[in-house]
Amino acid sequence: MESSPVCEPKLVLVFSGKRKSGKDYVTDLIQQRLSRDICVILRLSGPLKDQYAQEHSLDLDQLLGPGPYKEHYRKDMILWGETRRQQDPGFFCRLAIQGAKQPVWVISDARRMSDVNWFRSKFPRQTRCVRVQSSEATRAKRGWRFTAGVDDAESECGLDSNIVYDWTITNEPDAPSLDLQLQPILDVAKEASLSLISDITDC
Ligand SMILES: Nc1ncnc2c1ncn2[C@@H]1O[C@H](COP(=O)(O)OP(=O)(O)OP(=O)(O)O)[C@@H](O)[C@H]1O
Ligand SMILES: C[C@@](O)(CCOP(=O)(O)O)CC(=O)O
Repeated sequence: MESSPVCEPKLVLVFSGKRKSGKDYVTDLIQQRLSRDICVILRLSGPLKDQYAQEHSLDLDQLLGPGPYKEHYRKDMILWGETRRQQDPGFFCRLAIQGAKQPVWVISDARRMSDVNWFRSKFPRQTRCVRVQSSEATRAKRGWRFTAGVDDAESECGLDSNIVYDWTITNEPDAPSLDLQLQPILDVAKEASLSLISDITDC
């Protein structure tokens, strides 16, 4: 399958981070600061969960939410998704970007080098990588418990090393405020979304 997006983005922010590091929280904040007209959040796990829920008659809303429901199915969802990715590493990336029209794309949940490589190869000039980092103690307060087969597997560790991040956000109560840490990213996003001179295809 090879489908191209309707519009080329001006900036693609690819976020990764461990479970309960706050990827959704941080990327939601970015969207709030930029507005929904400028920034869209795209989840690679969105089409995965959608298809998995249908095949297993599960509650999609709960799989998409932050609660314990999805944790019950996580290990099996990972294996299910990996089978698809082995056949086609860009499978969920392509589905996730379908119909995205905003100039700034925030990919909230990259987990594997193949995800990063896919965006880097499709959008080499626009792609930037961002890591969200939290201590295990903070993640535990948000509901994280170590799970063998999940926290020691590629889904959680695939982007721990061998990647240079453009920005790292420390999502801890005693860290500088998220607004302060996100300012350089927001500045780049605002500049990219406003840029009139562009050598890429506009909508
Ligand atoms: N800075 C913060 N202040 C307050 N609550 C936070 C903060 N960061 C994260 N949380 C809360 O912690 C929980 C986990 O955060 P979130 O869902 O964003 O993590 P995640 O990295 O997307 O996790 P997962 O990979 O499991 O989806 C959520 O309930 C979220 O509201
Ligand atoms: C199955 C999986 O997509 C679940 C992701 O869920 P979440 O981003 O933690 O809400 C993880 C994976 O693809 O390895």
